[in-house]
Amino acid sequence: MLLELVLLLLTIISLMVILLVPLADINLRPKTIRKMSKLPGPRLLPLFIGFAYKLVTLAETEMLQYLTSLHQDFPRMAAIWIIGIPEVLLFDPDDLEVIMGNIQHIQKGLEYYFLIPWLKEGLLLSNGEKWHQRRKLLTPAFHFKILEDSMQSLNKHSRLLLRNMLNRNGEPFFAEEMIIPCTLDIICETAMGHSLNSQENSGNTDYLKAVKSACNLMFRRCVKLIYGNEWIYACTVDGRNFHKDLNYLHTFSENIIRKRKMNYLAESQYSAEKSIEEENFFNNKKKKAFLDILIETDRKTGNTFSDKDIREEVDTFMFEGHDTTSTCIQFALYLLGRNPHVQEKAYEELHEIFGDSDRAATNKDVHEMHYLEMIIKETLRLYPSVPYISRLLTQDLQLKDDTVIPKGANVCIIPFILHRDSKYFPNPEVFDPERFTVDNCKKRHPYAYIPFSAGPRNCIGQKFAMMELKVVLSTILRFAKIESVNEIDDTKLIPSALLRSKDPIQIKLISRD
Ligand code: HEM
Repeated sequence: MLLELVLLLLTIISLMVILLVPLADINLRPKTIRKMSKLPGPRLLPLFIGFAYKLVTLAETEMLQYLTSLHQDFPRMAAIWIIGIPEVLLFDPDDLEVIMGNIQHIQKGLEYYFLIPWLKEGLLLSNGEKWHQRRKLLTPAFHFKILEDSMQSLNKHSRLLLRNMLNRNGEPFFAEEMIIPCTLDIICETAMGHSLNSQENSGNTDYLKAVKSACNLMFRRCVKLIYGNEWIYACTVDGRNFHKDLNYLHTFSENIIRKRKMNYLAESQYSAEKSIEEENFFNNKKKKAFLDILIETDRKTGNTFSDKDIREEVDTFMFEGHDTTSTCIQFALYLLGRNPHVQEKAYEELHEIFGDSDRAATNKDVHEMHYLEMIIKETLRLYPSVPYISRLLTQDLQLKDDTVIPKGANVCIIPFILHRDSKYFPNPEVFDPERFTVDNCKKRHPYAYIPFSAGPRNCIGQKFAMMELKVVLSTILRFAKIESVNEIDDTKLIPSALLRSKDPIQIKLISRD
């Protein structure tokens, strides 16, 4: 009976292998197997199956606990096989420094596969020379002078969010329902120069719906192994809906790009006499969206970007730039609601900056929000919006000692686990913004805290994200008290492309008037 069960299991798993894993990703070369066998790791089913049975049998909420237990058993690294793919989980900041700090190891891992249909080869997913070129061209778009231009938009949308939250008159609400429209409005205005107005309900709610639906379908796809196969996925209701959403989203971006390009050309013709060639981005009074900067860069560099290239980048910023910040705002509000003494200290800092005035936040104010910044950093420590990062090795990785991780291995870095390592963060489960005083940060390993990743492939939008988080959170804290309604159980967190809580966060807002 037992033998039959084992055979049945093996047959099911073999079928899965055939259906799920593109042959190109399987790496069973003797050299790889030999090098992998020297690395520490759990004893799992034979290597062709390896960790796959865990992926199938564990509930999505059990994944982080299982990975945490691997870290406890193998504090430095755990080498595993997933249906023929070598995978190495790295936990030690010294090792992370070697891989993340090295420009040779920037190839994205296999987990990013599901994002390709949406983001194509935008900055997040591109590799090699294409990534180098794009990163260089896009970096000026995140210059602080350009970011300062976004303050007006950040203030406007934060105020609308506050108004909507206060309109609930102290009744509980799901934080996500209010915050996603806000962060989406912000990124749409700053990335595309287009006002969605989804917070006011007068705008394009179809776009909001399509983004939400595409994100949810993608997250579901990450945790349903069988959906990994393109053919199978295309035949499912999820696959068809995903395709429909992407069509809508791509067409939406294309239309905006076309209009912005026409406007840009018309304007540049008009100001040609004013020697536009000498015009400097930063001296120009007109506010520029990231999209305008791409169009301008394209013109100045002799058509480096096709419309398709521009769309990839705009879609990438739209995706990376709204759900990451929304996740962080939700968890920050939750933690503030549960820690009234921290909330009060943040309020006092803001009162010192603004006094009793209800004026909008300026760039200077944002720089003075030191304690709020510590709260945001501590939130991203406990609940990093991006819970794991991975790299596919295109060459052997030699660590500081003699350890070698073989070419072809998928290396997985898990900020969620790293940030809860008691060696670097004593009492890791406790929310304590003081961990992020300047002195405390100096004492810590630079790769022990990496919510925005680290090294050359870090988050290009992190300064913008911090600005946005500060403006949104300070606007709420200045005018309202936050109460958390439910308790988030850390054992119910889901590590999909972004960190999710199975039980959505519910809060209440009480006006300070
Ligand atoms: C709390 C907010 C945010 C967090 C925690 C965050 C985190 C990250 C992380 C961990 C990565 C590296 C991913 C990887 O290597 O797989 C990344 C990359 C990236 N992020 Fe962010 N991000 C945030 C906000 C933003 C915003 C607001 C934007 C755009 C406006 C943005 C744009 C990007 C882009 C384009 C990349 C790819 C960079 C590259 O590969 O060169 N992010 N982000």
